[in-house]
Amino acid sequence: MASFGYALQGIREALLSEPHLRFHALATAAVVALGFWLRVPRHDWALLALAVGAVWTAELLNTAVETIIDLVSPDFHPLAGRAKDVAAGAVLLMALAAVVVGLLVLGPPLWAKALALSSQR
Ligand SMILES: Nc1ncnc2c1ncn2[C@@H]1O[C@H](COP(=O)(O)OP(=O)(O)OP(=O)(O)O)[C@@H](O)[C@H]1O
Repeated sequence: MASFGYALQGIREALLSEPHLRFHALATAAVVALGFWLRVPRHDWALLALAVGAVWTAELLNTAVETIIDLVSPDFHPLAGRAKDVAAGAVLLMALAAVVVGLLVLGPPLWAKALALSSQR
């Protein structure tokens, strides 16, 4: 039970220190709101949950990698830079994949909703 508290504390500290994570929080809220508004089916919720969770996981691991590197290599070192760049690359790849999932899942119903709203006018 204590380890659950430490995990929440880690997420809280990462949220306070990383502007990227605050952006992910906003994006997550937007995806959830859109999902409810568009009434996406259950299996689409599963895809969205996996995509959102994977981005958060990649960003938190990236934050952990950066923190460890700042601890063990506060001075400039090419290997430290490479490790940070590789970890950032993992976040970038996962974020791009999540955008693709979001477009595939939310795009068609959003388009249908926009057409329906415009035909009502
Ligand atoms: N100790 C270091 N040695 C060599 N290069 C480093 C070192 N620290 C950072 N860098 C280089 O600077 C870049 C930015 O590092 P920084 O620690 O600011 O991370 P960041 O990408 O700005 O993280 P975030 O914006 O998520 O806080 C790294 O990707 C790396 O290329």
